[in-house]
Amino acid sequence: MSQAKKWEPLKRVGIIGVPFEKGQTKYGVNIAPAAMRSAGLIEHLKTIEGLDIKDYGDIDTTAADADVEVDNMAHLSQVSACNKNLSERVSQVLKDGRIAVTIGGDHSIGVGTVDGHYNVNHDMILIWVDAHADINTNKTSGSGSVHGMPVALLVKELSDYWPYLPTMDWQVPKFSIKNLGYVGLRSVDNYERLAIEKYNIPTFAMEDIEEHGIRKSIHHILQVLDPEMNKPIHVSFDIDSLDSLEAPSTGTPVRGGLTLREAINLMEIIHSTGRLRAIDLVEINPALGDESDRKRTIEAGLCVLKAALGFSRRGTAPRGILDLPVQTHN
Ligand SMILES: NC(=[NH2+])NCCC[C@H](N)C(=O)O
Ligand SMILES: [Mn+2]
Ligand SMILES: [Mn+2]
Repeated sequence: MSQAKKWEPLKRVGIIGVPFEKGQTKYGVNIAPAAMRSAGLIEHLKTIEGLDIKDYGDIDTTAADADVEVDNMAHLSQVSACNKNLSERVSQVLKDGRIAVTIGGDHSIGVGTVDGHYNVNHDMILIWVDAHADINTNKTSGSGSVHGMPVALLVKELSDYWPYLPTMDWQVPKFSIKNLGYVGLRSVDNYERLAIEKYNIPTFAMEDIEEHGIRKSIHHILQVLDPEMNKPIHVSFDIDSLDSLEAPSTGTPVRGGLTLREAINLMEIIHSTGRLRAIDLVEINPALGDESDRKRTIEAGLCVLKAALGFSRRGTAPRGILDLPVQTHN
């Protein structure tokens, strides 16, 4: 029998906006926090019974330093400055006893959220929900965009594969790749696959989800990463994990992804563990596509967040009422 203590979902959350786009090349991902707020982010979360929401506002994403030159790595000093501020803010939210809910921005901001979470909870596990593995280094990346590199920056096992990175001294990779799992992959670069196989990262790519279903897939990852079921969970959710029909307004869309129902179910399962401590929602780009694309993508993001924070599709009626025996006629 497991000694796991019974966890109750935290009812307190802290919202952080990160209007940052320098980890990739397309305009617009920086306006997502404002777009989510004006689409009623806070009001939507307030429909979750008993949820105490505090908005910590937006991170200052402007860098003081001039950009530094690192081969095949664009805008490093801006990425670094934004993530340093973000890391501190995430730590503060967690120390305030709240779940850190970070709205990006592109996925390079995963460096700050995970760093800030790790500094408070050294035993955290990380679920990276994405079409992409985001585990390139500047030597393996085909794009030079840092949003394809955050996982490689974070994990200590890959630190030897990086050159010295000016302005990044604040971020010492301490998180172990053994505490990472992937869901939703379907666009993995050659060296990324090599890393996944070398470190045997529990990975449920789309074909694995076809085989096992989303429920068994996430349960399996949670079981492998934390058999005692005692560790704080960080979910870094890239909206492009969803099929591009569900979430078209994103910079690197890939067809054949998760349905919104699968993503909601994934989040409901993670919520039910009571151990969710941080969630990132990244790569929504309201400037891409038409009005209906934009609306659909933002709505999908809201649904995912609500599921993670305890919204029930069943409604709020006490379970007992739903369990009443069905009337029979004879
Ligand atoms: N966070 C993302 N959407 N990342 C896309 C990464 C795409 C590609 N693998 C690259 O390294 O550039
Ligand atoms: Mn992605
Ligand atoms: Mn990503």
